[in-house]
Amino acid sequence: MLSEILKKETEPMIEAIYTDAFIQGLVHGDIDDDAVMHYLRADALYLEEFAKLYAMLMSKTDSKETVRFMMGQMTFLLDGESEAHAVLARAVNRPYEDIIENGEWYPSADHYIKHMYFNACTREDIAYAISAMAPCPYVYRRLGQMAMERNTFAADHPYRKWFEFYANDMNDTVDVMFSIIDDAVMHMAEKEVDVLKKNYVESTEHERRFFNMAATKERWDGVGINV
Ligand SMILES: Cc1ncc(CO)c(N)n1
Repeated sequence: MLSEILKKETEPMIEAIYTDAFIQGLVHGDIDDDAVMHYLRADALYLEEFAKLYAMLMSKTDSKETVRFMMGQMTFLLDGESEAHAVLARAVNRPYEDIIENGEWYPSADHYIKHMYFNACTREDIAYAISAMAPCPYVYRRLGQMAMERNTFAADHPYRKWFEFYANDMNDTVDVMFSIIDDAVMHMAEKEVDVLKKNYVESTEHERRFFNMAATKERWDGVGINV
């Protein structure tokens, strides 16, 4: 199945994300507070757009089951994955609402969000957008699993609950997204399947860039802002 190929082919990329600065900073509990806050500012906006993408896709499917899934996801997302975000806000000891005020789509987040919107806007088959959205829960579940397998976190480790959340709470989302992709492949030509694959692999790289964006506190360089 395509989903099994996607998981296998992107595992080295997720391994690279795990060893990059942001996740290693969470594992060792020594990440810069500003990097965590940069991540939260970007991620709060990212999750809002993810919810809006589901709203767009709902109108493109005849499956009541898929609509129910998307409605459930929107509720979950509009709460901003509050549990995971609350762990990070607690770790930097700042009120969450204060942290995420004045966030913006920093360059790497902007590119990721627009990659998903491009597929949602230009394709009738929801599988194109879902293939660009599926790395979101899958990459985080793998990162959570890797962290829990490879480390023994003390009960009071500031980021243990972040890893636990993603290791345990993403199964339904991952399974439904991959089933949509695998079902779509049954009626697609090879060239169309290649687009699904490319969308998925690119979004896995967008996940890596998103974490690096936070680790480097990436911003627009300001050129042309005032034209
Ligand atoms: C950028 C990004 N990808 C995936 C997740 C997991 O939902 C998240 N919160 N943010």
